[in-house]
Amino acid sequence: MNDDAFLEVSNLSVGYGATRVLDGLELTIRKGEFVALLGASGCGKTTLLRSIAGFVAPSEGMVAVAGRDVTRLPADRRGMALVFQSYALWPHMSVAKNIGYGLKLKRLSRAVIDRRVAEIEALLGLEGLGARKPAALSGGQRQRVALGRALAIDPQILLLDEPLSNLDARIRLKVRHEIGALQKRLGITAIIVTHDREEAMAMADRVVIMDAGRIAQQGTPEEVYNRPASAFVAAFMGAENALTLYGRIAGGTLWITAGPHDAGAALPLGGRKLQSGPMEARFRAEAAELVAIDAPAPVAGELEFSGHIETASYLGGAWRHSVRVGDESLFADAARSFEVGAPVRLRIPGDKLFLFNLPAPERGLPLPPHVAHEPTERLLQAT
Ligand SMILES: Nc1ncnc2c1ncn2[C@@H]1O[C@H](COP(=O)(O)OP(=O)(O)OP(=O)(O)O)[C@@H](O)[C@H]1O
Repeated sequence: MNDDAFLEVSNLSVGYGATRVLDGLELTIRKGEFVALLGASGCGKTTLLRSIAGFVAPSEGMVAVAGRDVTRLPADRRGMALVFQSYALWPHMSVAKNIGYGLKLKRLSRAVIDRRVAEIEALLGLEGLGARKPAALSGGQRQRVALGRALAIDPQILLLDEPLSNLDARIRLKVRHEIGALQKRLGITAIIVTHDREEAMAMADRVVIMDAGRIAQQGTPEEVYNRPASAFVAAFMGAENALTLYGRIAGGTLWITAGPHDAGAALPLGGRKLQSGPMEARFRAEAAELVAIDAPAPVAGELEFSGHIETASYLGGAWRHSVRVGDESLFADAARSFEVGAPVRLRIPGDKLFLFNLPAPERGLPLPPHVAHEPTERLLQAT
């Protein structure tokens, strides 16, 4: 066992019938850590959470807690509690009975249950609501009762399956903060499943980004946001603008070859691990700058494209523009709005550009439009 590991998932494979959903997955979580499983719908987040909880049996691999193999243990003997997206409260039971439900199953005495329920109600700000039925609670209160029921049994690991998705946007922000603060206060190890990037980043110490049953990248919110390891992660973390560029590496500089709508650029290579050749470039709308077509030339280290405004919409704080650059539509934010149809330049500082090598093109296959002016032989030699 890894010294730091509290929850250890090794070589975990899970399938439903012939469909393999998780494929040799490895994940280690420290005691007291809050981890978010983030990914698109269907990538296997819930399956992983339910395998850890003991509700789904893996075809291969192991789940261990504090060095003990729990893979074959039933869910109620793993020291874990799962909060469901739907809350799954008993509608006919009061708040107090719902919170005490797990304790009753453990056959604890009435006095012990009452004391623990009162503690949990105080912890979650549910005092005075103990006699109410779930139907007489707000969404946020129901969510807290579900959380209370999970915490009442004093689990070692708290598992949260999209716990905020039934709440409206404003309450969501509040409850997100409450759960984060509570997790830190209790020092409990927790895993949350979400497809909301901001939620994952705001709540978790570590974000695990999943793609088709595998971990695409994991790291602190700052790492996965600012240093995405692949074009997939960059796109998932909001760098939705994509371009194909040709770059040549020489002496610590990345020379971007001029294209039909840009003059190329010389960018510091920084820590990027790139080879000369065609690249996928990704950037966020808020990383770009829009300037009038007659604005002075960009400073060194910026890449600039010319295009025209397709649409402009106010998002609050900034205007988001769709800019037509050749065959591509790119999004860029600006403090003011540009008129639809106006010719503009779209600038991206080199350090805001995420770049990933594309496979070298096969001889004879057409190159993407932005790099079509590079002879194929040169591309092949360079890579
Ligand atoms: N009980 C099941 N039987 C068959 N296939 C299933 C079952 N549960 C999930 N799947 C399939 O397994 C894949 C992963 O599902 P899972 O619920 O783990 O994804 P997810 O990332 O949590 O998605 P979402 O964000 O939509 O909840 C999906 O293709 C889904 O259709």
